[in-house]
Amino acid sequence: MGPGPGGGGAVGQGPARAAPRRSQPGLLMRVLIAGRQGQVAQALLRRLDGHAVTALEPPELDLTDPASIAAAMEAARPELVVNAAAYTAVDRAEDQEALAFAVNRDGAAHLAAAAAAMGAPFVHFSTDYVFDGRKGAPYVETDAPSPLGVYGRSKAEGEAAVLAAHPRSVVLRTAWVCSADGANFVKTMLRLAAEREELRVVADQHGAPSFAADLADAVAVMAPRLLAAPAGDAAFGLFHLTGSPHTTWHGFTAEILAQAARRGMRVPRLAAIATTDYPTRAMRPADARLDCGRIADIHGISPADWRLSLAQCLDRLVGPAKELAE
Ligand SMILES: NC(=O)C1=CN([C@@H]2O[C@H](COP(=O)(O)OP(=O)(O)OC[C@H]3O[C@@H](n4cnc5c(N)ncnc54)[C@H](OP(=O)(O)O)[C@@H]3O)[C@@H](O)[C@H]2O)C=CC1
Ligand SMILES: Cc1cn([C@H]2C[C@H](O)[C@@H](COP(=O)(O)OP(=O)(O)O[C@H]3O[C@@H](C)C(=O)[C@@H](O)[C@H]3O)O2)c(=O)[nH]c1=O
Ligand SMILES: [Mg+2]
Repeated sequence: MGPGPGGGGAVGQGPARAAPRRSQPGLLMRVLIAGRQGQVAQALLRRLDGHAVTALEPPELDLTDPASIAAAMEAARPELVVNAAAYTAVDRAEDQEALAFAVNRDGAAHLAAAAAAMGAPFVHFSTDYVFDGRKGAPYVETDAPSPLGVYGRSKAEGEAAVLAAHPRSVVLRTAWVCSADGANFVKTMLRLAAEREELRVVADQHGAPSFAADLADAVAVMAPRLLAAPAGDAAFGLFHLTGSPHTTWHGFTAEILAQAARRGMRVPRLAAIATTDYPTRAMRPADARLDCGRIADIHGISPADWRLSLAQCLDRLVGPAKELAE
């Protein structure tokens, strides 16, 4: 776990102390979240309940509209800014390159610069899709991005732009984000499971699911230190964080179906297929497993077991498991 109230106490007279009307770390923070209905935004709203949180979406805060960013920052005067907004439609991005870059690169950079101007640390999210998946081992933060598609390229350039715009930024690179809110793979599989006799899912793309609630926990744990730490502190920079253990989309689906069945859902057969049997507009990395050692070393945050987080997600989406309910 990260340091408690007053953590990072060695900071002393660092620039963070100069910010106006700072609330006491660990007690109450003024937080501005870009994005409101998305998975991570919703999880953050839940996790930061009790703090002074403003979560905004277009038109109040549109990442493609710098004037809306300036107005939202001025109204909220946040001590911490979190960017939970993004263009996340992987296939559609291939045909909407300008919009994907306007949101994921330029919008993220504008928000980071606005946070820097206000003296507020900045948390941003990125993706395993910045990698081509050809390394053959889990990626570490020092591995160079080499995205296969427009979404991954826009996110890779967004990471770099954010870190260049604001030295007190954290970029959390995660993967396969799911939750009971918003659109995601779990919800797609539950919908298809109710409609079909058989699901066919790729078994040759490796990675790890990450539940939005676990990402929100990580932000909440890091926040007190980020508020206190000066530029150059190891608390800032690029960090990998996914769930554990590694699996494939097929393995993930098998667990979704097994847990859904335990909740009384009738589930279809599941077939393992190859990527070549499931053509998509954008290419996905075959093996974008992320090594999460750095965030454990520096922030004391370990990958959550996604199977437990999935169970909590399905409690909300399907209902309680029968063994427990009866
Ligand atoms: N989803 C995933 O599998 C993964 C996500 N990530 C990253 O995590 C972060 C959060 O993702 P997640 O919560 O899943 O994303 P969602 O797609 O659930 O939510 C993104 C939100 O951003 C909003 N948005 C889109 N364009 C703009 C804009 N111009 N200005 C303001 N808001 C906008 C969307 O609104 P609307 O729906 O109206 O467009 C939506 O509410 C993103 O940075 C994403 O790249 C990383 C790895 C995996
Ligand atoms: C629906 C479906 C998908 N698939 C495959 C397609 C793809 O290779 C894989 C994942 O499916 P999706 O297209 O839903 O997931 P995708 O949109 O690629 O998810 C990605 O979203 C972006 C935002 C990220 O940042 C990534 O980390 C990742 O989570 O599963 C099947 O094999 N069978 C199916 O029935
Ligand atoms: Mg998708």
